[in-house]
Amino acid sequence: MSPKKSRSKPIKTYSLETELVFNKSADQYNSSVAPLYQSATFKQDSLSNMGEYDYTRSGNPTRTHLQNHLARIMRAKHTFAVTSGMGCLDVITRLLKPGDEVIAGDDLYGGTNRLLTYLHNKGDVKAFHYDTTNTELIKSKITRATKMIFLESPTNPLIKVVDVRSISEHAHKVNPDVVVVFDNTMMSPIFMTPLDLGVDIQYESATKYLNGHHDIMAGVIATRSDKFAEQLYNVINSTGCGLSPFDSWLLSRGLRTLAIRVERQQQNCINVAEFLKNIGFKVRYPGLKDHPQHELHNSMCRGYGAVLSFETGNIKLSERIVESTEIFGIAVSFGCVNSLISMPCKMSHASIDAKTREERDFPEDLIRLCIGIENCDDLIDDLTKALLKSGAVRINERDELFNVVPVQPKL
Ligand SMILES: Cc1ncc(COP(=O)(O)O)c(C=O)c1O
Ligand SMILES: N[C@@H](CCSC[C@H](N)C(=O)O)C(=O)O
Repeated sequence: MSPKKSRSKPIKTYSLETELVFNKSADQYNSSVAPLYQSATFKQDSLSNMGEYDYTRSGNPTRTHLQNHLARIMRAKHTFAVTSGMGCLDVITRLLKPGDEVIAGDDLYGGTNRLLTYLHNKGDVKAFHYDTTNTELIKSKITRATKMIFLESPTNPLIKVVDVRSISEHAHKVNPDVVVVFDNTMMSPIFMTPLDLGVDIQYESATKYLNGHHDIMAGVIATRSDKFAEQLYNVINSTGCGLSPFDSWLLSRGLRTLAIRVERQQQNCINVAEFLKNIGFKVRYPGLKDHPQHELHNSMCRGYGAVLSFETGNIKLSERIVESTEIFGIAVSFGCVNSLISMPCKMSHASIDAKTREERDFPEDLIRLCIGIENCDDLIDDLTKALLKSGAVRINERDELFNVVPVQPKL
């Protein structure tokens, strides 16, 4: 007996921490962990009595089990697990018709920007990018011709916060058919429930926090709309981008520790943010009270996540810092249990050309830190050594660290 394909009546919900680990499975042997159905096909009883599953591209019990679990965690009616975060965006943009107008943030993740630019340049859609922190500007640009709006908050890596509630409400007033799409990769369901803020379709790169161990690529799409769910499922089944059984099983495993991981990552990140701020760096992190949208962020989220960025004022200096850490690995991505350091302009956001980056006030010397669950003193020690070795900070006569060139980046 496989996990049920869909639930006909609502089940009792618990707090998120409990939902993550308490997951009833309908396995015939009462296995504690839902089984892995590593099978491409499913035999039918007869031609007149077809089973729930026929072919894994169309559906698989392990994927269904994961999706049912995710729906409860994301407070969604329908969720779909696909092969990557970018796979989610590909599926969602296929709901658009030729020539449709879309509005997007000017600080969306580099890969998101790349796909929207590709569709725009091919003439499939007309994509307009604006600073989504300017709520009034965004509102003034939404018209009845706007078919989709792409938002991300806090943005990766400039940590700009978007007023999701206000933009969604206004957009639906101007055009009841507009689809507001939100990328929740940075917050995860632990810190944000975008569907409660008026968003129509939410997606996340599950490669990041949801899985948390950097051993799979995955993406999750969530919605409360039956109409969108039907369309999304049709695209996923038609294109074959549903998550494989084994990756679904691994994602289910990672998901159980989501709360405990991100809470520890966040606490470490707060400590690191304060450490960098105290030695004179201007740090971009929504948990710092001097973040210009700290209050707006608090009004939408239950936490701050574990990604911060800061500038040094000098590209070469930033390069030396990045190359001097030991515990912080030089790698793209975030949300993993181990800490990473990167320069977005050379790595995760290199697909945005230099001219566009400059137009969008994207500092070339920006360093991004993605904090893991290690001992925080070790992390701060590693950073201290890297900052000293690179010449970014010195020690004064009172034995305190100080930033040699304090910078005041534009936020
Ligand atoms: C905010 C954000 N959204 C989406 C993606 C895409 O996810 P994936 O790498 O799983 O395709 C990424 C990173 O890759 C990201 O940082
Ligand atoms: N070479 C990749 C870069 C992936 S960036 C991954 C992640 N979203 C991050 O922000 O670090 C590409 O071209 O997509």
